[in-house]
Amino acid sequence: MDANASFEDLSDLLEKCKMTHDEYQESVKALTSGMVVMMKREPKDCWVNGYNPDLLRAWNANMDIQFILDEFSCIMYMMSYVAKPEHEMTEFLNSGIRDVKKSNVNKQDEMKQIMQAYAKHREVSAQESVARVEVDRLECVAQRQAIHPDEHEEQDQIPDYEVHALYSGAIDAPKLSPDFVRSMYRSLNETQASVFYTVREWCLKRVWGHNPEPLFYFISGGAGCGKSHVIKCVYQEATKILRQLPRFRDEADMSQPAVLLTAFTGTAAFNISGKTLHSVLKLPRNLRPHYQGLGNALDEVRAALSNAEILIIDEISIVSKELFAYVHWRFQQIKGNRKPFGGMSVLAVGDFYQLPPVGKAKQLCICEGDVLDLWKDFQMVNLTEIMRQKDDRAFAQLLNRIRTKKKTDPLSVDDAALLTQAVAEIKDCPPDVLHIFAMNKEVDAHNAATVTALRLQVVNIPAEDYRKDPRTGGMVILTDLKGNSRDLPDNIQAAQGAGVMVTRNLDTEDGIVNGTFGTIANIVPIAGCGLTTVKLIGLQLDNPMAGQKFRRKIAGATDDLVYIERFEEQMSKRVVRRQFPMKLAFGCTAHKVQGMTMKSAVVCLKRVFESGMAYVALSRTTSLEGLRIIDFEEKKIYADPNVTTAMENMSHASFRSTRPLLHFVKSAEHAAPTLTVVHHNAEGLPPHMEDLKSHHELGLANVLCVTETHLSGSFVSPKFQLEGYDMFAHNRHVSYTNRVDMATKDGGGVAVYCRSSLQAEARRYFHDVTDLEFSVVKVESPVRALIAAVYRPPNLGLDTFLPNMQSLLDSLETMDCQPVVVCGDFNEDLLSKGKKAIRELFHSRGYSQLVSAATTEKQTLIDYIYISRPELCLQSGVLQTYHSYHVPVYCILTLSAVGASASFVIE
Ligand SMILES: Nc1ncnc2c1ncn2[C@@H]1O[C@H](COP(=O)(O)OP(=O)(O)OP(=O)(O)O)[C@@H](O)[C@H]1O
Repeated sequence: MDANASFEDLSDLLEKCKMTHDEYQESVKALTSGMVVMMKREPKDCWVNGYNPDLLRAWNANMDIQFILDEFSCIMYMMSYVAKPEHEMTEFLNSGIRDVKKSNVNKQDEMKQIMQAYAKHREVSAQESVARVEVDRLECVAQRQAIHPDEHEEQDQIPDYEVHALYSGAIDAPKLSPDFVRSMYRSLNETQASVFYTVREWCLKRVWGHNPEPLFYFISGGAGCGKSHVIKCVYQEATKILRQLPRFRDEADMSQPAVLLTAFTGTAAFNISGKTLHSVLKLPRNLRPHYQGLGNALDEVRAALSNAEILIIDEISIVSKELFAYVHWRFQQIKGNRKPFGGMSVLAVGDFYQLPPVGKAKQLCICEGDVLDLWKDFQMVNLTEIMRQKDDRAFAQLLNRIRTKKKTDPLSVDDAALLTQAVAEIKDCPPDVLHIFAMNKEVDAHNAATVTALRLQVVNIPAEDYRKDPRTGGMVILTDLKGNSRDLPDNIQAAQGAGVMVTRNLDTEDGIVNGTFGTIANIVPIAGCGLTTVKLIGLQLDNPMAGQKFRRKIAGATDDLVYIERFEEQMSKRVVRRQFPMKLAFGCTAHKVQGMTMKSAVVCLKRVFESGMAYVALSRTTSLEGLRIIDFEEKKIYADPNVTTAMENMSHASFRSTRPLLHFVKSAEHAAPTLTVVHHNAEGLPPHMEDLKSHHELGLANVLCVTETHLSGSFVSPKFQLEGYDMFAHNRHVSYTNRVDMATKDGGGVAVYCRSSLQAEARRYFHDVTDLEFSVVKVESPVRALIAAVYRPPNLGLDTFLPNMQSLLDSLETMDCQPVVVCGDFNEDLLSKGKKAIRELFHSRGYSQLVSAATTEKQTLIDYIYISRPELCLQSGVLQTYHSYHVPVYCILTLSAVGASASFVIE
């Protein structure tokens, strides 16, 4: 074709540009390297400075240019300029547009220019293209072989790397409603709450400038013990508190995270609304023995993470030692600090009895002499209460036993009998229930068999491979390229109604990750070409919360499917593959279900080949009823004995200081009778009654004094009663006789909850005591004490308060009951300087104050316990809560004087 030919009109031009199939085959690959397409109607489908894959496919089908123009009637320009590098091409295009605008030439002229350029290109490139493409293909095949010499056949592509996500400094906290967060906090069991409060207290200390040592906790426990649940809570609360650090206030950039919530795999990261470790820390895909620094990216990552204080890593059992060391070095580099993990606190969360890292790497917990052992600084917290199977206790307990079962140990008769109830034949298992296997081969066979059995209409979708031409910067189509198991597949199968799994992390935050399950509900072919080439696959995801950003209305207004496009991935330095990141998933491997909770599953134990695998697979369903086991063999259920030894040698965290009452009750060090008195300014019972009820330590109080009840009227609704307690409430409006201004204000009020099992009575009438918010209870047994709860509002002057308080003490002291304990919120900060009139009053009458730590988030000490006989106090201090500005204060009284009093007297 003559590039300088003059064309009479467009149809003549098109006629001359028509190609035969053979002609096309020779030239199209070269053409693709430089075609620039702009479309009027669907600019998003157009790859300026690249190539348009839809158009190429149409060409592939031996369509002529006339057809393409008809099909894409929106085309304004189609230019090819193959022999030019990219920047020249851009310039060519821009100048073309400028010229067109300037000269106001009509569309036919534009098309003429385009076709002339194309004709010129064809002449130049036609002779070269065939030979070059074949050389490219062979080169790529060779490169692929060199990159992955030995693939581990049986394991899935773990780890998952979110290498495609653009790095954004903002690693925002998931936005959960306050009510939802509160309900999560309330649900925490005792050990979960101990972790929660310990981290919370640490954060407060950081905010108060106490510089506490970093925390290193390993939060362990069997499958479904709520490890992920607790870290979600920790993340929310710690983020909230640490954002009060002065540097957050000063820099006012709330998008910078104080807490990094991460996991190794995309699925685990989405499960906790976190990010993958690799994406947060920009870790390299292949960890080489020597640490590779961040290079040019250091400033960017440092800026994003400079305010991070706590790192949380979920599913730690699949983190290798090498990766853990990399994380440590990365933080040292980012923080410019030689301390472990650059001075960060680390919460490593997971269960080493579940699946280990891929390949031959040893578990992190297992000590090896020559490897950097960062693990030794960690203290273990063991969650033991199974939450996933909480409604099927027998199954939960069985799972706990098989978690640590040795290979040589037989199952107990009862356990074997229980598991046998779930044993089934594969033919009896419903095909729509997820089948879990050990090996990919089994998964593939099961998928194929199910497709056949369900008579699904399968569409084969081949991958599209391209190579970047180093000379022109353009793209060249490659054919017959065989990927290996790490690549997107050479070919995938899709069918309406087929169960599938996403195989790449497309958007971790949105839950479209490697391991997201769904069912194909729509297969969208390439628009209008009549070809079988697929443009989009619409999925109904198992998790309805996932994929919000991927939803489109392709099949009409009611369409709510998640549409997945082809994913582009680098196969080697210059070769790119485009394929749907998806595979059939009527079945999957055990690796893929770690961390998941499901109602039903079919587990095949036939080819289980490593420790923990059977346990992971068997522990997914919420009940035994939902589980079917095929090829049951009890010797396939076994734990790694090295893990057992490592666990036994690990030091355990103590929550003695954060959870003193729980510790006291559990340690049972004190055999004699005791009386536990707690005071708590609840900042209102109506909003916080549920928080009080779910608090494990408040529930240990024999006498619970609450100030600021915010109750009104004379009648107390049953919803403010606590089970097992008698309530003696004294609301604000009945407390003031001479101060109408105070009596009519909202808020205030006092209540004492007294365990019904105590021998105790309320004392209601005190003649000379007016204008004071208080309530008194006299306990006779098991430990005698007279207990008064008092609230002094901040706006009640000392001139009113002191004489009335004095009158109350006079009355209490005449009642012949020792010790007298007066607790409450007095709004006089004992940690600040200056005269303390209330303390002087109590001291003048021989009372001691037992609380030494700050009792509010602003680090003031305004909640006290005064006691007339401090030697009868065994222990005292503060407790932790999340729902009030005030922490509760407590004391444990005993019958006879404690030798060296544990009480603390603030002078
Ligand atoms: N305190 C709790 N109250 C109510 N539900 C809970 C609680 N803790 C966990 N759960 C629920 O129990 C199930 C299992 O919890 P989670 O996923 O946190 O366990 P896990 O220990 O991380 O499990 P795995 O080891 O399998 O990853 C989830 O559905 C979770 O919401």
